[in-house]
Amino acid sequence: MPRKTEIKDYIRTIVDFPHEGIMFRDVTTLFADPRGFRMAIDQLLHPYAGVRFDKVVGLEARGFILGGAVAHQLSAGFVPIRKKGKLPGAVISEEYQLEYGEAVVEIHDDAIEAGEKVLLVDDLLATGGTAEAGIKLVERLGGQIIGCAFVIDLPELGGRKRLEAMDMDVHALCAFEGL
Ligand SMILES: O=P(O)(O)OC[C@H]1O[C@H](OP(=O)(O)OP(=O)(O)O)[C@H](O)[C@@H]1O
Ligand SMILES: Nc1ncnc2[nH]cnc12
Repeated sequence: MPRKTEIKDYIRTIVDFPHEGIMFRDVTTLFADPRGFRMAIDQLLHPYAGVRFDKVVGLEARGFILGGAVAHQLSAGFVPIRKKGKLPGAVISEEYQLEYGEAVVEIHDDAIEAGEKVLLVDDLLATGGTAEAGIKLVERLGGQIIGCAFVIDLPELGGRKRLEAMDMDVHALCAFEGL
């Protein structure tokens, strides 16, 4: 095995998971490697040197792992966006489209104050449906999204273009061609 030098070298691809025809980009191998995980957190933070954030918002589930470490480095608070029915307090919700059907994500309605500066973090940007729903939740609470940071972009699925059309600043550490 050649020495791993880039983020992409740490990401494992599982063919036909969870469905036939999907190349699943598995970040657990990146997270499990001490050098890889540190590199990912450092690179997610890189464009935001000197920027002050109030909150990091992480998208369930792998966005929690990245977002927690990023929030610690930024001395910011961490706020989870969860799938419907998981958060215990009062929430606001957004529906979004999945490949088949719909899903709902939620945020506590007091998790972000109006005017707070927010960094949105997730492991992977595909269609952008999840991130768009997360952005809408933060903006409904009056938060100001300064950036959206991902480890992986799947450009063929159009998520980056979708978020950029919403005037979002999108930062991804690597891209994979193919679904
Ligand atoms: O850009 P999109 O097309 O919305 O897809 C990206 C989302 O899909 C994956 O999460 P998934 O919905 O599989 O949930 P999980 O992390 O809880 O497994 C990934 O971690 C992103 O959150
Ligand atoms: N190819 C893929 N790998 C991992 N997570 C995904 N979410 C959507 N598409 C994915």
